[in-house]
Amino acid sequence: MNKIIWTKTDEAPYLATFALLPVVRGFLKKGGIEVDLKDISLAGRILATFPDYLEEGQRVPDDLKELGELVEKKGTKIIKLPNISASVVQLKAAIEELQKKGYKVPDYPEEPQTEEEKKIHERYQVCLGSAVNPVLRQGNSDRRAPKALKEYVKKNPKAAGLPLRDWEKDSKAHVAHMEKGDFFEHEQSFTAERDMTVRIEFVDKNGNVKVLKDNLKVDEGEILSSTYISVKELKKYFEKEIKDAKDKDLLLSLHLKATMMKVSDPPIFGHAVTTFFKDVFEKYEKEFKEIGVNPNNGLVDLYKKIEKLPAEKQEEIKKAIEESYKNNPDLAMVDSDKGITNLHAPNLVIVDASMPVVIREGGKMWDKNGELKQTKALIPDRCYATMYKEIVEDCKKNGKFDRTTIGTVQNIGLMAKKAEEYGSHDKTFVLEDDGIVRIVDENGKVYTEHKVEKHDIWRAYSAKDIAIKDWVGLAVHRAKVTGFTTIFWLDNERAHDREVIKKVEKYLKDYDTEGLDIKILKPEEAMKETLKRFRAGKDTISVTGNVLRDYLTDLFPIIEIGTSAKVLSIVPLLAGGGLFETGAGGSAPKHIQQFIEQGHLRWDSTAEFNAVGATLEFMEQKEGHKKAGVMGRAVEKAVSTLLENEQWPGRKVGQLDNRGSQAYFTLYWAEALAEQNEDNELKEAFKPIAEKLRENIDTIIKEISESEGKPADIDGYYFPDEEKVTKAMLPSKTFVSILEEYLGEKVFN
Ligand SMILES: NC(=O)C1=CN([C@@H]2O[C@H](COP(=O)(O)OP(=O)(O)OC[C@H]3O[C@@H](n4cnc5c(N)ncnc54)[C@H](OP(=O)(O)O)[C@@H]3O)[C@@H](O)[C@H]2O)C=CC1
Ligand SMILES: O=C(O)CCC(=O)C(=O)O
Ligand SMILES: [Mg+2]
Repeated sequence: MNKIIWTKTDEAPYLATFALLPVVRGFLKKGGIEVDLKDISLAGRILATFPDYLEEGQRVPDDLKELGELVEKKGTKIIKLPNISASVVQLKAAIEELQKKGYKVPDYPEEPQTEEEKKIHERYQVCLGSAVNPVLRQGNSDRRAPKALKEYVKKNPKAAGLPLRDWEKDSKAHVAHMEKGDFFEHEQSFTAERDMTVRIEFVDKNGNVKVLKDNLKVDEGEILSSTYISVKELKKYFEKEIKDAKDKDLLLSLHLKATMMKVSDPPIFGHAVTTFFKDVFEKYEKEFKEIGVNPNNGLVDLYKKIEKLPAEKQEEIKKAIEESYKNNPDLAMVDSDKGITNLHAPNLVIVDASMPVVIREGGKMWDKNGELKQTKALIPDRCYATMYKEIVEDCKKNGKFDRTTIGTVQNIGLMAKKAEEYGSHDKTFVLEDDGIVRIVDENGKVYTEHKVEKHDIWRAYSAKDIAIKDWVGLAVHRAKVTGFTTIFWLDNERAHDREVIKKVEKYLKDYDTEGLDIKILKPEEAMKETLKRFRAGKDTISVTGNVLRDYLTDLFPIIEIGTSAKVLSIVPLLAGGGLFETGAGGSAPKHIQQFIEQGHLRWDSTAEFNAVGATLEFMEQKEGHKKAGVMGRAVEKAVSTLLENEQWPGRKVGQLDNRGSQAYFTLYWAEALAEQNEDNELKEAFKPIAEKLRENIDTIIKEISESEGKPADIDGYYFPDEEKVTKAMLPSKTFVSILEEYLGEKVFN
């Protein structure tokens, strides 16, 4: 019970852990709480998946599997830092790094031919895309900007970092979605009337039946839905919009979620690549086939693969690509200095994080010259594009948001039991031929049926009754606690949502909702209503499905407080435990790159601090752990002090970085514990620590800043040398000696 699990992840939050974990461990030990570390990093996942390829000393336990079992148990508390949801490109890079370091894990066979390759391919699926979150997220989600921070930013909008830019008069920026043939149009849905087992079948033109998925268990009351996107229509849409962007001189951008939607979105991305570079792909069809160019992996992969061709041919293809750029609209850039475009890799532009930036920048993205330019944002599917369209149109009409007056938008998201599209990977198929896809039960009864064409992308997804019931309860709870207007974003034009609405209406009756303002609106209407309130300084709770949870919890925090990294992200697990996610953002790859080059880590760990606070509060409330409560309140106080003193990390060398900010946090946490009067034992224990830290804080900060401005040697990216990371993240000898002496943490062996 008195144990918290901390997760080892990737990139910037992984680095930050090396400075923070010894502090958290050392502090909590004094309150009788243990902290255990579990590895869910991409490299760790790969090693755990292939023990048979490794030498004995290289093998690691499958921590994710263990965590997957623990989340089903009552007392489990996990602090989950963001981890990489790997694209194929990232997976291959991680494999290569491990191999170079002597770990003989197999290559990833992109197009497996032999039986052995097929097996390896299959095994690697647990490392690809969003492989961790769906396992751990066995509860619904409660995400919001912390109150103290929101209040602070209202008074000091500079604290939000990058400002919101003005929208030009008559801005042509807009969201373009498909008008037909998308997932939205084809959705079918039903609620199971009994526990049953269904299968997904494909019937070809000659009536031959192939089972795509067998033995799919469906619970009574579960909503099962299916749909497909017509690739013919998708390509027509890309063609039309690419031309329109060229005609209107708009910057073309594509916003997908190829990481989380690892089966459906890479091919959608691939179709954008082949449509944009149509001439190139048509002209070199034969060569590309031979060398295995896969457009789903973007231009990076294309450039790499053509290295197999003779130099002359390579040049010819590169020229053809250049020619294609000229004939097409400008592409949104990810890094204009390095010439990396939106179409270089499928994981570079991720819709939840990229669209808020479009809003922040006044409807613009960066072009090849590093200038901001109005963009046509392509978001193909209408299930989720329309609400972005609404906010863009609202900004064009009413101008940018004012951080000093806007309200807050919190979110309660349906996430438990792999809810909705985010749980669809194992039920998503790219069709190999024309035919019919249908869901059939044990008795041959057909529940959904779609006529599809070759290459169309079909998927099924579900929402369990128990998850929806819990989600409605959580929404009502938050509505009561806050008194905010609470809006369920559900679309009565979607078959799936119509089934969800029935349940919401049913379960709302279980509660006394007298005096609460709860309504159900479809996404664009919900956005309209929310924005009206938002601009008027009123607060709102958005209650959404899993995808909108993801999108809105980046969107509103980025507008309100400048980042989703500081969001409080709590997942009360259905089994009674708690998963405390740190922020709603990702793992900031740019930050680790800057750290390696300049020794400055601009990652802000406030979300990690807040997650520690929330976990301790949970332990007090749910488990009666008094000391945890005291320590949690001290965390809250420390975070407020950090904020008041503006001691968050700056972007550049010479400014305070993650390590400095963490050192201040440690000091304030110790001081808050030394000053409180709820628990004398803790007070006495922390007095000398607080004094020692206070005495030495200037030296500590100085020692940290002296380590900056030069490359940090951590020997790796996905699988760095941990001794080196420890040294790099704890460069202050003074700080380390306090950790060792006063907190009993052995930092270096
Ligand atoms: N829960 C999870 O595990 C999640 C994981 N991911 C994964 O993260 C990776 C990167 O995703 P991406 O979409 O680029 O999003 P990120 O959130 O990692 O980065 C977007 C930008 O937000 C800013 N930012 C994010 N977090 C912080 C922080 N703590 N402190 C300061 N600034 C911050 C940075 O801006 P700047 O560079 O301007 O400083 C950063 O470049 C992907 O591999 C993705 O799969 C993504 C979302 C959630
Ligand atoms: O799991 C992922 O790939 C990303 C999750 C995410 O973006 C979120 O939960 O906000
Ligand atoms: Mg997200």
